Amino acid sequence: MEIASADTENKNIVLQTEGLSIGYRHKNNLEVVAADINLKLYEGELVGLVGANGIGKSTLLRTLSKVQPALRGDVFLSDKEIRTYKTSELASQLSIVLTEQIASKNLTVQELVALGRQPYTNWVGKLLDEDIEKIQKAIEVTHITKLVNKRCFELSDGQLQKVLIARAIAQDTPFIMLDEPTTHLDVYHKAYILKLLKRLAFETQKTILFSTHEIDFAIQLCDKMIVMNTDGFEFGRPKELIQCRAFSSLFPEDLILFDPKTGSYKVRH
Ligand SMILES: Nc1ncnc2c1ncn2[C@@H]1O[C@H](COP(=O)(O)OP(=O)(O)OP(=O)(O)O)[C@@H](O)[C@H]1O
Repeated sequence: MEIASADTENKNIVLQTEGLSIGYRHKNNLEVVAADINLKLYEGELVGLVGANGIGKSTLLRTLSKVQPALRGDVFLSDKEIRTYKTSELASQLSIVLTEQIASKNLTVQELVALGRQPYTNWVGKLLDEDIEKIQKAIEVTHITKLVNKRCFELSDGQLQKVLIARAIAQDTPFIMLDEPTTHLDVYHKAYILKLLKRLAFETQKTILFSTHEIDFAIQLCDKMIVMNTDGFEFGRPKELIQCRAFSSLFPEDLILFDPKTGSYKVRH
């Protein structure tokens, strides 16, 4: 269900899904993880994707980024159906941040961020002035200037997360997607990364979609949220989602209860 929001006039839609079903094809049957997903994400929005373990967050992100095919329905990225994108063209529209998969931790921070320009460089991979400028800008906005000469294996999880976000910014796509960008971080750095994403969405007008288990932080910082649960999904502003009790039905209430006043979960005593 999508909850209508008023202040998206004059904004372009960056990602849209229509009647999307996601899941897996086995030999003779389909395993539908979620169906009837209808989303419209606008430029400049920070959107959090939440739901219990195994509900389908990664499956949704993989489908939206063409890593796996949809079972039904369409995904439009900048008005074009995602199936029709060539890989190189897709890389100029969409960047993906996955913490667990880093090709080489031997690269320096500077080199890793520069990889974000790969979709635009010529066949010898030569960086032009524009590329160097974008790399520099990405390093500055993520506050990693002091780290540029370090090798990635020397970084803490929080530092590495910032570097991966910098690479995505250097890629300079209208849409950035991150799968659990705050895993392994302490509470301060979780808030830091999410505030960074919020600032980037606002300052660069990029659309940023991320999955997270930090529901209370996401409620505080996101423009919109997608809440996946066993009955389907809800999509809207955090306040609207609290009002329609979307977070209350996310987990069985025998152990934890959602407190709509504080926007957080409390353990039942
Ligand atoms: N490669 C796969 N083949 C078949 N089923 C899969 C595959 N990957 C995931 N699934 C199933 O799809 C469902 C959704 O998994 P998914 O990883 O998308 O959940 P998630 O919300 O990201 O979970 P978590 O919060 O634990 O990371 C689960 O039932 C999972 O077992």
